[in-house]
Amino acid sequence: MPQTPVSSDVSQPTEPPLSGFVVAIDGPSGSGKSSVSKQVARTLRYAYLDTGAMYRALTWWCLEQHVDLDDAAAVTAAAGDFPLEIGTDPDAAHVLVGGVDVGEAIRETRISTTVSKVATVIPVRELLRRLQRELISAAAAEHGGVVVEGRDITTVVAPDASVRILLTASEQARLARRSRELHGDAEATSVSATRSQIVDRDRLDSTVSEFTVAADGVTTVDTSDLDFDGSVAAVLQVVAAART
Ligand SMILES: Nc1ncnc2c1ncn2[C@@H]1O[C@H](COP(=O)(O)OP(=O)(O)O)[C@@H](O)[C@H]1O
Ligand SMILES: Nc1ccn([C@H]2C[C@H](O)[C@@H](COP(=O)(O)OP(=O)(O)O)O2)c(=O)n1
Repeated sequence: MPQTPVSSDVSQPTEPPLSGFVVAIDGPSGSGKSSVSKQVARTLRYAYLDTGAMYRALTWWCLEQHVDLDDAAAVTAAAGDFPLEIGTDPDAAHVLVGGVDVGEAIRETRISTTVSKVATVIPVRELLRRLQRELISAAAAEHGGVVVEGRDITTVVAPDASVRILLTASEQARLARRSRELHGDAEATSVSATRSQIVDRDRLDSTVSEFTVAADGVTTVDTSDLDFDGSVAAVLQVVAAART
């Protein structure tokens, strides 16, 4: 896995352009980014990259290494020595850290409630941005295209993507979806318990990324009143329009 040193030198020569067809999708928690992006990738036979999983895996690695998540320098050092291996097959996504399969562990509440501490460390974001661009280019070259989702893909990681989409949904819809996902039938009574995993985390994350308002050239797809299939169709429509 490529490791890149952290640098604050913004006057470096420009990096290579992305290769292949890249669909960049950003949005807040519960908007449907992961599930919709994965299905869009399957439909188009493209690769799929979940950048949120990378931040989650780094958080797992920090906890594993007993790194104090409030110590930005220590978190940055851990990011510079991050043995990540992430797959880009939408049907067989795998996330390994130091050879350990962390696919399930990174979805645990202890990660969901602490990942923003890692994701708001600016040098960490620069490290992961570079790694993500390498992964995007490699996956797009191999599969002809890639769908990549996160919070800063349309604006920072891949502003040169072929298609850029902001996937949104009302706070109420996002809370209900995540609550249903986490608590099944107890959905109606668990919305308040889910709120901190959604609203509070988005508030913290939005201090380093803009994912509530579409940047210039980014198409907004509001899924508040769409079901899952309708959301996938809406995204595919934007992609099709960009290819004609
Ligand atoms: N348009 C939709 N309508 C209803 N449920 C949806 C829709 N899009 C996604 N979901 C469901 O909502 C939950 C959260 O979606 P997810 O893709 O994890 O969102 P995100 O990656 O943006 O946090 C999942 O259980 C997913 O199946
Ligand atoms: N490109 C990205 C992707 C995710 N993040 C952060 C924001 C989130 O708190 C975590 C986890 O992202 P993830 O997409 O898995 O979050 P959700 O549970 O789908 O809301 O990582 C980020 O800062 N930049």
